[in-house]
Amino acid sequence: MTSARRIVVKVGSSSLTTAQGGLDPDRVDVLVDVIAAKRAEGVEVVLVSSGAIAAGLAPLGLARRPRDLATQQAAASVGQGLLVARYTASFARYGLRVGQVLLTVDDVTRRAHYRNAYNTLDKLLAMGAVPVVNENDTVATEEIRFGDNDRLAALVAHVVHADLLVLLSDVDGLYDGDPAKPTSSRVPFVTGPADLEGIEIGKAGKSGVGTGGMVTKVEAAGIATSAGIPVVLTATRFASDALAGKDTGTLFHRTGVRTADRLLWLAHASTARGRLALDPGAVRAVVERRSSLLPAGITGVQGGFVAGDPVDLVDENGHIVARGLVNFDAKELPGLLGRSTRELARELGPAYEREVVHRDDLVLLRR
Ligand SMILES: Nc1ncnc2c1ncn2[C@@H]1O[C@H](COP(=O)(O)OP(=O)(O)O)[C@@H](O)[C@H]1O
Ligand SMILES: N[C@@H](CCC(=O)OP(=O)(O)O)C(=O)O
Repeated sequence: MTSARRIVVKVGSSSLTTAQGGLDPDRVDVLVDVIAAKRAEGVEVVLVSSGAIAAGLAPLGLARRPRDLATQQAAASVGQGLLVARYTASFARYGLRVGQVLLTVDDVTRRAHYRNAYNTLDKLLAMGAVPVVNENDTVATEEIRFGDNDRLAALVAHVVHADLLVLLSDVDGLYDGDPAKPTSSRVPFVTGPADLEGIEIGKAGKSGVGTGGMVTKVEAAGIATSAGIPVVLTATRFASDALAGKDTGTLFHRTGVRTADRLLWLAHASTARGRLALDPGAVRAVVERRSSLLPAGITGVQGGFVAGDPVDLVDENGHIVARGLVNFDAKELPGLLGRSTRELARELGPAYEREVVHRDDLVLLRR
């Protein structure tokens, strides 16, 4: 914890707002104090901050978080400006600049965007600024939203090669039951999925401004730790103690090593735009031999995807075995199925010799 040189800190809406709703400038300042102290030690910090929707409620005369997407987006649009203005003023107390970075799912699912996000964040850090990341709520539609910043933060931690992810919330860690009950106690560390067995992982609490609750935090911890990044989950008021290595919150130990950049997002962040049904030979080729998927082994196509989109590969029972980036539009594929690439190249031209999904663009899914 104390040796981390580049960290991603994610803060939830519930830690930034007042009981009446609306941004709480004092709570923002307390968080900024902690981050500025880290920066003074030479640690690079990327802040993933929720709170745009919550911050936009009161200015738009809304009493509570709206259910429909358009009103949420309107609130986020008003609130994001206020949120970043608040961070800008607060970091300025320490002479630090803030850089707003709004990301959509595509920014960590498309290869060129992923690199672009890395370059921007890395440059901001190199120039001494504090990147403040949020989901680009105003342009994201239902099907291309992350919806929760916990998973976004885990992916950002991977994008920037962070060596620690800190998830700050209104609760001081993962509890083995409802944290509001006196019988529940804090889980100090999680070394792997087995430690989560029997734990009641619930939705967001009564504050009403958070979204994912503990479910998305544990998911985010799974994404980061499987990619070699340890995670601390604690209350915002204990952020300073946690970063000083004190026993507060829940520490999720790393369970894996860093994977190839592009594959992590493919497994965790992408929404499949369609399905390709594979015959048993193609399943074996893809799963056991890690081969590319060729038209000959595909028996069916579903969805309206275009070349470059993520698609699920399913076996003859409809179970998803892998996810990959497809090289053809959905409407091109039916005419190619079951045929060899050589035959297709002879008949239709060399462009049709390509794999339907290249092995480098495939990730196996265990479900
Ligand atoms: N097992 C659990 N341990 C801790 N908190 C839990 C658990 N199950 C559900 N929760 C709830 O999750 C809430 C945190 O999620 P959320 O409100 O989405 O936070 P944030 O806005 O900080 O992202 C806690 O306030 C708590 O009520
Ligand atoms: N992007 C949304 C936040 C979504 C979200 O994950 O919220 P939270 O559960 O409070 O971290 C916003 O800024 O309001």
